[in-house]
Amino acid sequence: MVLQAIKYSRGRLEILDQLKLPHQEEYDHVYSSTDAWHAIKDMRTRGAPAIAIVAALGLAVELVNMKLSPAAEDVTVFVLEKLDYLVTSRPTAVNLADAARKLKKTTESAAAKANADGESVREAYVSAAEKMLVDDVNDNENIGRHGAEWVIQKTEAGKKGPVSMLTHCNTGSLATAGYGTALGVIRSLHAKGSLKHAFCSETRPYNQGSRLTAFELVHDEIPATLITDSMAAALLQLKGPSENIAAIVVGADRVAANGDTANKIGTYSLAILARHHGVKFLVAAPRTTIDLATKSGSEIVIEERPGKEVTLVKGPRHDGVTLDLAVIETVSIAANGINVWNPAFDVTPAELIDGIITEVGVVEKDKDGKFDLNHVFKVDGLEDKPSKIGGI
Ligand SMILES: CSC[C@@H](O)[C@@H](O)C(=O)COP(=O)(O)O
Repeated sequence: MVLQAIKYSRGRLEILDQLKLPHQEEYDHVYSSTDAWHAIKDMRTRGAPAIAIVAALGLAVELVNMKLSPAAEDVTVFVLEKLDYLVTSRPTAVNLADAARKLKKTTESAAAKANADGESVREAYVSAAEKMLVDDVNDNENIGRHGAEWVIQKTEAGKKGPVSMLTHCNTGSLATAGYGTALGVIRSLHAKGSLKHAFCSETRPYNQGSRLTAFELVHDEIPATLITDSMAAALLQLKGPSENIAAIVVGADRVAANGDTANKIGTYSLAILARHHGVKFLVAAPRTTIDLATKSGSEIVIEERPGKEVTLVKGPRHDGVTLDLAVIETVSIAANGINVWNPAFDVTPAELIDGIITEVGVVEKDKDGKFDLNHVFKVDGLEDKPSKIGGI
């Protein structure tokens, strides 16, 4: 059975509450842009592509179910205001701002047509939002395919035989419309029979690795092992050769024009470890995550989240033997009164990244050691021959 974080049909949107995973699979209805804003802010839905899609569809559902003004201008003003509001939910992932910008353009173009009315503007918006859901799954499958081929063909481990991979945070079906980005690469390697083992890091403080990625790996019956974040160096040192670890593959919340990449806190440390141990470090992201307007990582706004996400842990009671799903407890794991710094993301310098896997190919550095990400926006229709893109 395919894991579905987002269930949508016109006028109806449900999201899997990711705060309750892995132990409870409960869907929440999203009736409006306000519901979508809260689901994103509270991280019941999370992951850069999923955030953008839930925001876009939350507003679509609201538009479909509301009493609509017959005037195109009223509907346009409403849509533009709601999109501005949705973008304020979380700042680092660019996919949300990118989706809002594209949806605004669609809405304004529909309103500018002769004979436009409220209904035609609404239809243009809703169709464009629905297309984002479909496109994301296709893009992820292509990312998986390109990434798996690159790992098999371009890494020493890949040339030897089935590879092991380490991933961080959750970039799978739960973080996207389906299949996933970095986890999609692992899925694709597994589907080809080229995956020896997947390792996933816990991803403190919110445990997207141990709760969500581990859940997806178990669900898909992919051979996998969980480590805490602090074990990554030892993993590469002690098991790198015997497990044939080819690469660390991560997702992205925003890739700047020079390739600097904002992703879940802890990503930067993994990139440093990969370089030290001669393991490739790959970023897997759709083009909607590439932000050419942001020149380098220093311009990226890093979201800071409440300290209680570090000091408190929530989950069902476990007495050491049995899990009791009826009792959800919050446990304090830090000294009362301690100050906490909780940046949700960090920025990995492009220098430490070996390849950026997109739906149109894997971007490698040119002979000057720089990524030229402009090319990925010029290859539509040339999916299988990304000539200016390194890789496959
Ligand atoms: C395909 S998801 C890519 C990124 O969004 C992911 O790696 C990540 O950092 C998610 O952070 P989160 O805070 O859980 O939204």
